[in-house]
Amino acid sequence: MNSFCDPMIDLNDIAVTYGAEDQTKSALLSIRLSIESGEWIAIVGSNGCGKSTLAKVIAGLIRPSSGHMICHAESSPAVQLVFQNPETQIVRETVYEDICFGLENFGIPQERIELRAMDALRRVGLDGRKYDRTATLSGGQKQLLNIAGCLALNPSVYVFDESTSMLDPLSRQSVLHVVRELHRQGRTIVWITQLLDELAWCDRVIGMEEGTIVFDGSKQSFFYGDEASWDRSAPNPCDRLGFVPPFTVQTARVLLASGYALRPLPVSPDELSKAVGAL
Ligand SMILES: Nc1ncnc2c1ncn2[C@@H]1O[C@H](COP(=O)(O)OP(=O)(O)OP(=O)(O)O)[C@@H](O)[C@H]1O
Repeated sequence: MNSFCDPMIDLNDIAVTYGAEDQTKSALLSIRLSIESGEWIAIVGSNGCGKSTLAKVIAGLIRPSSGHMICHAESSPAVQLVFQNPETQIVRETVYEDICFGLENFGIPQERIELRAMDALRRVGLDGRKYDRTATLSGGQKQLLNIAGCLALNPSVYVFDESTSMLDPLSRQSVLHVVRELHRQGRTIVWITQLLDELAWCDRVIGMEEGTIVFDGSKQSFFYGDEASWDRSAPNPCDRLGFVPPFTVQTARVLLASGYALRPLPVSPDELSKAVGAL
């Protein structure tokens, strides 16, 4: 795991309860989590375990029922959220109007809007579509436009709530490429996903179950369990949470069980190839 040392977000005993009186539903129970500046954390867990609620708390869209969050970001806005459905955040007729919407809402002076809008569109590869109607964009392009809308506001923290789950593989790659670039530039990334091959790029995995954090550690310990006591029969957090690991991890587990001492424990195909090459 990379080491980070500047706190960006601290969640202290966060609980969220939906509804009122006898119709309540606890979505988060006493969540404690520190996210460091520049860190890419991935949040995984089955449907209904509270991931989206946590994303909305971090983005300031939901007030916790109890507990508090401290955000150390100096930027304003501090956090921007990209939703699962690319349609959700598109509000205007054309690409350029849509990206200007957020900038206008945040009171960016008119003379700076065009520069920031075009810079953001260029960074996601949509500058050539400036005058196009948003309805003519593909799902992947719409999600890139949503990300551009966030980029234009230059937040310190980006929260992606299953933002690639409705996209085809190529569009997913385009979005991931932009997010990896943001991470390289030092932005903090909170990446919610059910697609475990996307964990290859994160620094740390948070596993959730029934409104609580049940795992907080490296992707290697998420997939393989405690490295010191690697044992195929021992349950690992990935299997315990009911996920099927990516094919790369499945292959590596078979090799490890057959006595091949792959190190470091691979998560991506690249890492598997290097670990096999080093045997
Ligand atoms: N607005 C709401 N009113 C009442 N209950 C809600 C509301 N939003 C979410 N819930 C409930 O809170 C729990 C957590 O939901 P949440 O959407 O945060 O989970 P999730 O892990 O993101 O699920 P998914 O993977 O299906 O998106 C679920 O039981 C859900 O039904």
